[in-house]
Amino acid sequence: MDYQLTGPYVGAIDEGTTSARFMIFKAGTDEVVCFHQIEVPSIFAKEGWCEQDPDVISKIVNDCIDNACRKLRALGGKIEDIVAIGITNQRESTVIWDRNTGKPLANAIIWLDNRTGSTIEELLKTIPNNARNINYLRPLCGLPLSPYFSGVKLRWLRDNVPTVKKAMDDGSAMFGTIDTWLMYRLTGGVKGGVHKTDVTNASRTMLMNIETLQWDPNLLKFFGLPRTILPEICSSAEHYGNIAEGSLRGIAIAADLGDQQAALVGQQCLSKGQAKATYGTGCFLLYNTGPAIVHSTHGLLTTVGYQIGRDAAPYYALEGSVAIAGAAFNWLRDNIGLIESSSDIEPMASKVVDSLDVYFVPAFNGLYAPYWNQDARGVICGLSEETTSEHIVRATLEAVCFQVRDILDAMHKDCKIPLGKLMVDGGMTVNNLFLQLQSDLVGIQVLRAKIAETTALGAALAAYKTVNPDYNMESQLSKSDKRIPFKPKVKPTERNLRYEKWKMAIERSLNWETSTLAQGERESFDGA
Ligand SMILES: Nc1ncnc2c1ncn2[C@@H]1O[C@H](COP(=O)(O)OP(=O)(O)O)[C@@H](O)[C@H]1O
Ligand SMILES: O=P(O)(O)OC[C@H](O)CO
Repeated sequence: MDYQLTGPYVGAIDEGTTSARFMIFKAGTDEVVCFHQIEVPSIFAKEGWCEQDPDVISKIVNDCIDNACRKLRALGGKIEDIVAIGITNQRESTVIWDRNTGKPLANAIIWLDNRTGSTIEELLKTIPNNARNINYLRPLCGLPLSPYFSGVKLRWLRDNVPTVKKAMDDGSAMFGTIDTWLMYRLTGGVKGGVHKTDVTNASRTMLMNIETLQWDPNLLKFFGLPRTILPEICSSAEHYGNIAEGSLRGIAIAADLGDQQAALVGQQCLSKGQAKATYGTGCFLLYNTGPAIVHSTHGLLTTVGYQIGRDAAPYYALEGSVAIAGAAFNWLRDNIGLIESSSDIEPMASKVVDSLDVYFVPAFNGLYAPYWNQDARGVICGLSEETTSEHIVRATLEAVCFQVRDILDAMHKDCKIPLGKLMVDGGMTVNNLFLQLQSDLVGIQVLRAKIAETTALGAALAAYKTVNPDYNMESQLSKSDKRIPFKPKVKPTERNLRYEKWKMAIERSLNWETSTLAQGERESFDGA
């Protein structure tokens, strides 16, 4: 009998840093019916800057939707059988636009962007008793003061872009993370588009109180930002509005989660004590702490994991964030020319049995968890005459593995219980050698998700739960869940020796920006 394609379906927009995609799932399952994916260009105007054009992001998302819908029709499916869509997105990236025109006032400042060092310096000076403590706001928002988060980016825009300052002052500016921007555009933009976000995205701005889940006047005062720019904070699964035009016209937007939190849901880490790592542009390890807020004393972030429905309890997570994971390979491809495409990575790294003692710390824009050192910069240590490009590619894979070990060690210290296994997903996890190295270098089992697109899946499951409240997100998937395990093969002594060397490489990368020659010394060195 021929396979008969029948609905209902649920769609998910996954707007990542490197690429955007629209995926159509069989409702309530992890069965992908079809999808379309397009790379998103980043703009690197100055050293440390990373921007994207919000109009280009919107257009790419619309193109992904149109193409995926065309594929659904070609398969014999009907668009009207899509019961809802969810949105999941790169977090923290900051968009500011004009409420009168609906047009962006500046390019989106992407989460990786490191331009706000001097903004942080100025903000640190305002902390009482000259304490200069990056953890000053942690009790309120769960986050350290870092260029990573939206509040700091917004303050930079206010200080440096006169049109933004004017619009903030006269009440015409609207702020959003990428979910909010997309939702505004999809629901009509200047013609009635909604201005909303969810608790997971809001928890990355440094402006939301982690306990009340509302914008906090003290945080707004600290950053010198007006309340009028902010969207309404909603739960992660509810009806936010309907799509105004295009292929999905009339369909409800029924879920909104930051991409790492969506992956937590998609990986079915829905109970306290479960954890997952997603390896895309960056790498993000989230540990579900249940309804309890756990404040880290070892450099992790306290963040909202998800809130599935207005009346549901929020679940929290401890997060270890690594800024540069897969992005290091984009750099090897685009800047250094060591690889031509990501399909070269595994074959090249497999040509050598080890990295020949080469260690690469890809701290291009500082180091995130657990170091929070914005002045760190990248280093490659241990080069010798025998080093080949294959060793460097392998060392790049190991760099991601060691950064995850840094985070697992911090999590162990915060939560006391060591993780027995790690659920993994994301673009890098197609690489088998990488997952074996990850297991070897952390000494625990690594389990690859059945489908790589767990981020989109999480958003789709949450959207289906909104339109079908009786749906049990947990039980439906477990039956078909076959994870492929990678088990550690190296001895603990070797693992620990190599980790010590990694720590030596980290030492060399920390504070690089501030430890260079002072201005006067530089001038005399240059002969000025
Ligand atoms: N085989 C591979 N080995 C290692 N890294 C890979 C491989 N394939 C893709 N990547 C990396 O994965 C990243 C893309 O993953 P993805 O999950 O799509 O990212 P994002 O969600 O951030 O857009 C890229 O940075 C790319 O370099
Ligand atoms: O684009 P990704 O998948 O690396 O995710 C980016 C994160 O959301 C940034 O916090």
